Amino acid sequence: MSSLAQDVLVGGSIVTYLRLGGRPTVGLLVATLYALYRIGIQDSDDISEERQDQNDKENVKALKNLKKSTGEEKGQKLRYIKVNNKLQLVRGSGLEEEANALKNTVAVDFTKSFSPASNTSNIDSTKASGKPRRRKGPKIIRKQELPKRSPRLVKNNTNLSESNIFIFYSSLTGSSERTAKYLHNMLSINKSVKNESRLVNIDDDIDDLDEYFLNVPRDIDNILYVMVLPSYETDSPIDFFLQTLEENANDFRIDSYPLKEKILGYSVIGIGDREHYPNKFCYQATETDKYLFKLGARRIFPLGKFCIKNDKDEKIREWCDLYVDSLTDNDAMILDDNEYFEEDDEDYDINGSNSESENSGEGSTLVDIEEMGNMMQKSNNGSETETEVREVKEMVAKDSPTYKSLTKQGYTVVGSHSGVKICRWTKSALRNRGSCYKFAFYGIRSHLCMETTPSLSCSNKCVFCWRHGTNPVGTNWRWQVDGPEEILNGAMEGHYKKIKQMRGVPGINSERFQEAFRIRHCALSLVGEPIFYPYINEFVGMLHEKEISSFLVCNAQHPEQLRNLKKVTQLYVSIDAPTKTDLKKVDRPLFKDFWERLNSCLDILNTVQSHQRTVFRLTLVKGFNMSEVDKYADLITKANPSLIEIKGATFCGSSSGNGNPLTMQNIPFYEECKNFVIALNDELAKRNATYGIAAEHAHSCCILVGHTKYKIDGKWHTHINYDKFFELLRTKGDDFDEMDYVSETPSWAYWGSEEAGFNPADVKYDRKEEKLKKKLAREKAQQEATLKEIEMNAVSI
Ligand SMILES: Cc1cc2nc3c(=O)[nH]c(=O)nc-3n(C[C@H](O)[C@H](O)[C@H](O)COP(=O)(O)O)c2cc1C
Ligand code: SF4
Repeated sequence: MSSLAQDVLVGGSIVTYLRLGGRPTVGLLVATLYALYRIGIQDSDDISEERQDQNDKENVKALKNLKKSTGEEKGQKLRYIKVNNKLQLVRGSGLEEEANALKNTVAVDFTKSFSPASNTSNIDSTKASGKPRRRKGPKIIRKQELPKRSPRLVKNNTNLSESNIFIFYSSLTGSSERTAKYLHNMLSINKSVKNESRLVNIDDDIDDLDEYFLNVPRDIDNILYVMVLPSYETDSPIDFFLQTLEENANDFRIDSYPLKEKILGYSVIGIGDREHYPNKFCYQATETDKYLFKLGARRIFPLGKFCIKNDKDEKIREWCDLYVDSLTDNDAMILDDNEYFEEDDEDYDINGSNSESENSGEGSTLVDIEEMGNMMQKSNNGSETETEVREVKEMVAKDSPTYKSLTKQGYTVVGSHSGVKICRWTKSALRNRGSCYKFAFYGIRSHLCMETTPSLSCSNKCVFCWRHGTNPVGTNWRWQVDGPEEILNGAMEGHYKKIKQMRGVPGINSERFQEAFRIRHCALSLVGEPIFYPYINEFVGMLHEKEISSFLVCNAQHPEQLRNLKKVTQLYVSIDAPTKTDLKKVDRPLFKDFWERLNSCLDILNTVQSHQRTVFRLTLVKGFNMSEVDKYADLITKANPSLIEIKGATFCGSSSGNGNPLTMQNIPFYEECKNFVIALNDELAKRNATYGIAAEHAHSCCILVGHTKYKIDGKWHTHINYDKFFELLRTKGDDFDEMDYVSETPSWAYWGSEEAGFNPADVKYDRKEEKLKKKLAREKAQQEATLKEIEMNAVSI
């Protein structure tokens, strides 16, 4: 704008303002500016370099304003670059952004938007058969919607077994084709699968990929996709396929999630070669999985990646079998949303709406009423009539608030007094993100571990208990008793159901997912007091019959039951405080003679149960039980346990409602736990008790002290040889010793090791960092969407 025009505009504005007021002035200004702008466009060919520079300055000003209005001052860089002698708004500063800007220029210019993108030139867009693919038609442009995905647990409304399955494959040397055909065959012979699946060769049978991966075949309902894809680091037809998915996923003109609700779900099988391409193993299948998710489709089964060299066909078959199996199972499942899973990892509710139908306990067998204590009075004629049986209450009745509270917290209540819940480490291990400290200390693989209890009731109300005071309490068994078989079957069913629900969660390792359907360990520790259950020995016996190891935790309040306990793989006793006064404060026991009971239990460990592999568990709570280390040492020498686990308490929230008095101030730092352990070790040494600090799992704030008999030839042997344990049970009954089934501790678990107990084979996952990354990505996406909308609006003006 010339200085004369500026003067006229300023003068005119002042006069208008004085005579007519603010609004007409603004109107005049806008109209004048617009007129000048139009003139500028018409004359643009004649604009001199000087005037162009002047325009650029104006644009830079506008850019600054835009930055402010979009709140991007501190975020990405916004700038203009020249494209065809016109300024374009771009983000970023590098060449890549510049290239993208050029692409974006095409994108907003609809007349050119259907020319092939420049970077596709090296991609072969002909089909493998040599026929050209149909060129892409105009894409449907809708108003950009910002992602509003609320993660939730969904119950399939449609029976997946009635779906229409498309098995897409691409294959150069035949292995993926064979796999696709195998799956096709498996689906055909399964009577529960109603419709014949369709085999589609992506390279030969599809003219326009958008017909399937942007739109979907019309007149076909309930579609499921299975992709069977090899990976080639060299050029291959899969490049074009991936290119299409990528473009569709990133093309802002396309509806945000074009496949959402158009198909029921998808799954991907990758075939590759891990040996020769370790860093690119099945990378194209992984990309496909990612893009289908970005396109809004729901992953209904974990990505399977199979090595053509090392994985036997058996693994592929297992995947296919489980897949087919999952089609006939309509359990609620978790929608694949990372945010949800990671934020609420600790205590999210995977039980959700279907908990009502789970483990209804119908058909519960009342196996014995003798154990039910004084509540059960036999009738005069000595027979057990139905009326009497009904008089005995259920510990957790289905219509009780306790039941609702427990199921809401993610427990499956089994029968009337047992529970199962998938622990966060099991979920973590299924995603390759590390196992719990028991993997480092004893070799328990978390994805093979079931956490359960046959008694939800407990005789303590410990301050650090994460059940939030929701479970029943009592000093004697006064409820109905469910049979051990029923409990075990119910618990396993509940556990597997929850594993299945994980199938849509991103990052699930398919191999581990498959393995998880064979429980190998049982942690009897969930809530309540397992040893309280009258048939605990029978229950443990059944676990062992199935070659499931048993880790039983008890609270040292039931000496009789402890005395009568038969062989378990590892027997824990929780020692929550070293003195009577502190124990009362920490455990809030119901028994009046709680201290005597604890001491009896210690004696039993050192006598009757000395053949067991015994563990003291200390949970450290600052301000409650971290002083008087010497007193702990006294208790340890009394019981002579094999191992001592010392763990910092975890904060599980406090609320006045549940009477939990802990705050974050009570949670010790790892350094404080370490100092405690060093002091304890010194105290033990003073008493000539032969212990040493064996292992640590810094991530869980947990340290293991071991009896030096576990240090064989200078090496710790705190791991368990599980096969040997079961073999001994078979051959010797209960007649063997704790040292008969030890195994060497890996060096990465050693106290003071660099890995500090983190298995190097797992992927370290920094939840906070990941969350931050995701937040930034989300903000970036939102900013981009806003900017695109601004740009589009500007073009349409
Ligand atoms: C040239 C070439 C490149 C390959 N690149 C990869 C690769 O990057 N990642 C991978 O996991 N496998 C790679 N493979 C292995 C193939 O994916 C594997 O052989 C697969 O079974 C081929 O599937 P198909 O028989 O269905 O074509 C490559 C194989 C060849 C011959
Ligand atoms: S041992 Fe406990 S924490 Fe570890 S996986 Fe099993 S249930 Fe989870």
